[in-house]
Amino acid sequence: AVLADNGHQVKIWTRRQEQASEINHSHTNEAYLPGFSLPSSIQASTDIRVCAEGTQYILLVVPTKAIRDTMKRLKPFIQKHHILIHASKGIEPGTSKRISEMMDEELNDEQGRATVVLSGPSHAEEVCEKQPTTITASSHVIDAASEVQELLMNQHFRVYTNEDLIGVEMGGALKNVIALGIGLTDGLGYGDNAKAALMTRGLAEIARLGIKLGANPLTFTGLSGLGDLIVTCTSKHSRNWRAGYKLGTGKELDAVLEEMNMVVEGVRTTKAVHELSKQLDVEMPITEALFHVLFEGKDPKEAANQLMGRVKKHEVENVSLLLGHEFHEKWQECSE
Ligand SMILES: NC(=O)C1=CN([C@@H]2O[C@H](COP(=O)(O)OP(=O)(O)OC[C@H]3O[C@@H](n4cnc5c(N)ncnc54)[C@H](OP(=O)(O)O)[C@@H]3O)[C@@H](O)[C@H]2O)C=CC1
Ligand SMILES: O=C(CO)COP(=O)(O)O
Repeated sequence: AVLADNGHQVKIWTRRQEQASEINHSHTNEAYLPGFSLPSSIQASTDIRVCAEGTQYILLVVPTKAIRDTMKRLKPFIQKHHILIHASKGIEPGTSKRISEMMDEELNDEQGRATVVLSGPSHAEEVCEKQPTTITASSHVIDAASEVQELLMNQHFRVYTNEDLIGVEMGGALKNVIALGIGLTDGLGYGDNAKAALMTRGLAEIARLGIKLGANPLTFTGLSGLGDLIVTCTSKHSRNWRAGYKLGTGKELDAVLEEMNMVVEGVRTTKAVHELSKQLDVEMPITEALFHVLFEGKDPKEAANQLMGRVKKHEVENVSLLLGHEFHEKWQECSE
């Protein structure tokens, strides 16, 4: 919708004919954005070739679990000049790959000029209402990120660039885990203090893992880090928060996912991040607690009690890590 509002010709691929017809004739997408109108210039098709051919940019917005399959369908039509963009938020269980890594793996050397990630606090409902929204466009190829920034920017939609692809993708994926946890504690009846604690300590563990993978610590204070964490943990639009809330009121995971009818990325991401944190030996107590609740049937109240009862810690150690390795080493010398 943002691209079409900016005057670009937008072709959207869907795997279902009824959805393509609805977008082309009613200019709506009732199953996913009930009550909203889409720009009438958007053309939908179930033929991925028709959508990809003649384009400059290809934007993937499918759930993480559909990224590889969608890339395989697209592959025959991706050319050297294409900039590939994605706005999905997740990590692949089993491989611990970020979305851009999965996309790159599905391409050969002759395909695609650059990969750009869009991430930040941007619930689709509010973007469609033209509420002020700010996001980050990130790529190792900063000119490509700037090009995408130029495509999307308008009076309601402001885009910043950032070359830290790892930090941007990790922040976007991991905030869903924390939002799921906060929904759960809200469902259990915990208060605002608990919510603030989980958001703050959640950001600390997101940053700890991201830094270990090579992210710029400052990215986690930006739109794709703190910004998206705030919106996902506090907005009525968040599916991750809503799913967590339902779990907190005693529903089973399978029943909750069935009811949601939309993707809840935080569930798969919890599994993927739990695996990754073990491989890299990064302490992520909130993710670990949520993993036990989601996949091992642990009682959430017991998990919360265990989180609160862990050994004593110094808060600032993580901040020093956030400020970089050199600072952290100096901090450790001083504290000794
Ligand atoms: N919604 C939001 O506000 C935001 C979402 N995101 C991210 O965008 C990604 C997608 O989320 P969202 O659109 O909300 O998810 P939804 O669950 O609302 O919609 C998923 C869409 O992807 C399609 N889809 C699912 N699986 C496949 C597949 N295997 N092949 C082709 N199409 C498929 C669905 O089509 P069908 O009906 O045929 O199943 C549907 O159109 C997620 O990673 C999410 O975190 C990022 C920012 C904001
Ligand atoms: O990423 C999002 C907003 O920026 C969407 O979050 P949910 O998937 O929890 O709705």
